Amino acid sequence: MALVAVGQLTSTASMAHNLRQCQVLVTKAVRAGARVLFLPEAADYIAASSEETVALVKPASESEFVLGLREEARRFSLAIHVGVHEPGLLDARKVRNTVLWIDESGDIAQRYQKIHLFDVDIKGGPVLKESNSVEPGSQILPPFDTSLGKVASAICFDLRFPEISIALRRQGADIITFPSAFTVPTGKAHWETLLRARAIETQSYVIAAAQVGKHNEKRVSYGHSMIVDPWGVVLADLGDQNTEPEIATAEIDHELLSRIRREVPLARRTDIYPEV
Ligand SMILES: O=C(O)CNC(=O)[C@H](CS)NC(=O)CCC(=O)C(=O)O
Repeated sequence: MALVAVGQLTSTASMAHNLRQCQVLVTKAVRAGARVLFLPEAADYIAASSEETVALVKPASESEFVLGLREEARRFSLAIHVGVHEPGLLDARKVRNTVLWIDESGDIAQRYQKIHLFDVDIKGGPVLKESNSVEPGSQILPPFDTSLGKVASAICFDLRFPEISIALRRQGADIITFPSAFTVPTGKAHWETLLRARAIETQSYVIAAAQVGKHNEKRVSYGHSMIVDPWGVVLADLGDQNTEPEIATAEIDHELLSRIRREVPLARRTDIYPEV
């Protein structure tokens, strides 16, 4: 068994402020005895416009936010999974929406770049065009070995595309993570259902750290950071509290993973539909 923590915060456009909030989450995770801390999408900053998103970006090697978290990871031998922005690779006027696995030595060991971008225009709800400022990723990151087992990363809106989760499971994932910043209306309608569906259909743990509360005059996030077990049981839910950065923890149980996969084998009929 291994204890993991999800951390919930309200990132603003100030990287220094957001780093301090994440340092509080690190302290709480270490006190709780967690082996890994999962932080939300865009933990480094949430800006009020596409222009500001692009203006604030720094390479990980120069980002006070990333360097600060790497230092925390090393100091406490705590692995940290965190969503950040990085400069575009193909288009310098855009950023990448990435998640980093910072290992117990403080090194960036894995990186995934969000492949599905959130371009929506919901009547009476949010209008967001992520592709204005973000360059989409073009590959799935194969699940990687950690002290928790095989971890797989996807980001926020990727949650709505079951193919990526099914592919990650086929590639060996035990835990699928969705660092997120869900909007309030879509969160209310879909968040828990989607997370539980991904956990049930992949028979894997789903860990989803989420942004919460008001980031600026235009953006509010739903919160409800969750840990779901491979049977679909919600082990932790941080709700919409945002008075201070908060964590929730749960145990990763490999016996439960093997038992569920053994008891209910999901043998796919790839002779009838394509394998993903
Ligand atoms: O803007 C940033 O800097 C960080 N990125 C985000 O917050 C992204 C793009 S706007 N949010 C989502 O994908 C929400 C998805 C969602 O709410 C849903 O699928 O319903």
